[in-house]
Amino acid sequence: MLSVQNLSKSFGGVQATRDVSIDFPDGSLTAIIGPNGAGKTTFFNLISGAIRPDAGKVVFAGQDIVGRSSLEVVRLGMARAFQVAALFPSLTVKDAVTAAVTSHQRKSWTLLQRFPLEGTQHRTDEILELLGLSSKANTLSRNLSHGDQKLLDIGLALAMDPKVLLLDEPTAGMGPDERWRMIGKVQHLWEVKKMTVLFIEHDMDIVFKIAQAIHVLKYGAVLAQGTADEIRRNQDVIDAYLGTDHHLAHAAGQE
Ligand SMILES: Nc1ncnc2c1ncn2[C@@H]1O[C@H](COP(=O)(O)OP(=O)(O)OP(=O)(O)O)[C@@H](O)[C@H]1O
Repeated sequence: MLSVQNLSKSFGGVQATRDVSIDFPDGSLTAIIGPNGAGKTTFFNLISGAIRPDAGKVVFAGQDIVGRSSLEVVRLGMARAFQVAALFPSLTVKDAVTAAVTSHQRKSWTLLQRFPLEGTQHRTDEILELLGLSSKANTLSRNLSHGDQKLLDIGLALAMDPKVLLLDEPTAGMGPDERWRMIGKVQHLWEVKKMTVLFIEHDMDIVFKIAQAIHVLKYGAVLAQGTADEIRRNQDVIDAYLGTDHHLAHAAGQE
């Protein structure tokens, strides 16, 4: 279980995270939502070791990981999908994932490119299959669609063999069809890999449709937490979203 306890972080006068405590049970699929500037990305930065909290604990794999480097956190089993596929434009999808698998296994990428190990290939193929990228294995990263680049970003995180996966707005910048395709893939890999997935998402239709638990942040603090049904009827949440463009009222009428 990943457990965040009394986490706080300020940047100068801005308190981005205020005394946040949340438990993420093993194998859960959880959405972190909240208006712009609510502190969602800061929350991910804190739990993944990218920045250090002013106070509080992040208990993962039975230990408080505050103060551990991002790399150590990854080694413990928490990975985050970054927008990195674009950094390897001339690698094919398969080579990019192979490189990530290899680096996680601390083997030499250059050597393996010539003499790939069976285990590495198998793992790479499994990741591509899981994300529906097998048919694009030999496509150069730079020629992928925006959605497929984001899938490759997730693939590079999966190469770290995580128990917990953090996705910061996996559907950002996508049209409606592509969004549902992406979120279908996220749900599929969560079901197949049985890992703990935390995702930040602005699209309430998506959140209400797939998240088992939803935590709403506002001004850095937890405003509400619960199931889709509980959150869509929560007056504090409705108030927090009034006047924003997130169409909570519209999404609340769905399903
Ligand atoms: N490195 C930083 N230095 C100063 N202020 C920061 C820093 N990072 C975040 N903040 C501030 O902390 C607050 C929370 O920001 P954060 O990016 O975590 O919110 P968010 O919920 O992810 O927003 P969005 O939905 O717009 O992505 C904001 O007021 C932001 O300006």
